[in-house]
Amino acid sequence: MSFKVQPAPVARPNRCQLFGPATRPEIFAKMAASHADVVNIDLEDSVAPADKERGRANAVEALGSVDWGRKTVSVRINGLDTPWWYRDVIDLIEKGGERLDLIMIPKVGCAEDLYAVDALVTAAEAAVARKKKLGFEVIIETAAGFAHVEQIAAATPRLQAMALGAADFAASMGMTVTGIGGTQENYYMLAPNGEKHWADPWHGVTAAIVAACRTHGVLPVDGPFGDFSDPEGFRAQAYRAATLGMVGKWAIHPSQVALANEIFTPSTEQVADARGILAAMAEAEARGQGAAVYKGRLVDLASIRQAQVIVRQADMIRD
Ligand SMILES: CC(=O)SCCNC(=O)CCNC(=O)[C@H](O)C(C)(C)COP(=O)(O)OP(=O)(O)OC[C@H]1O[C@@H](n2cnc3c(N)ncnc32)[C@H](O)[C@@H]1OP(=O)(O)O
Ligand SMILES: O=CC(=O)O
Ligand SMILES: [Mg+2]
Repeated sequence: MSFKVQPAPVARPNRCQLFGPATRPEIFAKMAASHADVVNIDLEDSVAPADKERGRANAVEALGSVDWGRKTVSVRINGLDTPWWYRDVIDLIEKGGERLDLIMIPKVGCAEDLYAVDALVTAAEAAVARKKKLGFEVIIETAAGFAHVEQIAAATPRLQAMALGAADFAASMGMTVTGIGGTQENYYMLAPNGEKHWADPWHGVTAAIVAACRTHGVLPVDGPFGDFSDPEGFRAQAYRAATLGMVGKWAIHPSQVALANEIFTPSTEQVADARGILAAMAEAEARGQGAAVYKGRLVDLASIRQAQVIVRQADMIRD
């Protein structure tokens, strides 16, 4: 390990984030009743420009009137290149009360973007003597966000989570795809026997987000999978993200919530295996050994750290 210790991210479940447009207040209670760990009321891209003020007023109203239970409640504000974002922040803090946990900042391109939002949030919180400090989540969904991902992850202690926004990311990068996440028709390797092997066009940015997040104690999250009529496609994308170290995924339709929860909750077998590794290593340590055999394979001190990832996730969800 480096002399600089990897900080732990905030300890709360973030397996599924359910989104809903702020212009559909009839779904807020359904979002609150869902099994998502986090709910995101959206003021940004699912709200048409002419409806921004109505959406903002709905979000403010819902923060006070809906029983959100123990969920983490987040509102996605508009981007910093729009005329709406500052009023989003001000109204959420001045009129939204204390229930709001996070604001999500889309299309972040550099650390200074977060510096600017932090300054406004800090002043607004002080003005209303807000008791709870707002947390931030960001979306990496532009070429600049990808290029500056590490400085963004380090930008402010308010930052709790960072998600990949596949739709805007594809547009910003000039990718010739229209699907939101998942396998893309023309992204494959051709095997010598002529078979197509599908590859993952989101792999590079996903790994970059995970590395930046893990370096700076931020939760890495996979963003939307647009085709909600394709649960197997969602599942495959979510498994890839989980395998690379992400802790959860967005749901843009209620049917995706159970899928995300299933994939980002360690299975009974995984947890039993992880506990078995820890027990085998404890026995090895008692014998004065740093390596042991568990179910026919080598386990050593690194295996303890791997097993602890799974056990910690399971414990956090159970609590
Ligand atoms: C690329 C990005 O930026 S993604 C993030 C921004 N996008 C969003 O927030 C979009 C979120 N999703 C939605 O707006 C909607 O789910 C849509 C438009 C995709 C589909 O909406 P609908 O046509 O109403 O879906 P559908 O008819 O299948 O809904 C089934 C039920 O789920 C409810 N429902 C639909 N969406 C949601 C939701 N996001 N949260 C909770 N409940 C919902 C419906 O009200 C309906 O309830 P009912 O059975 O009591 O009548
Ligand atoms: O905001 C999300 C995206 O995919 O774009
Ligand atoms: Mg986007």
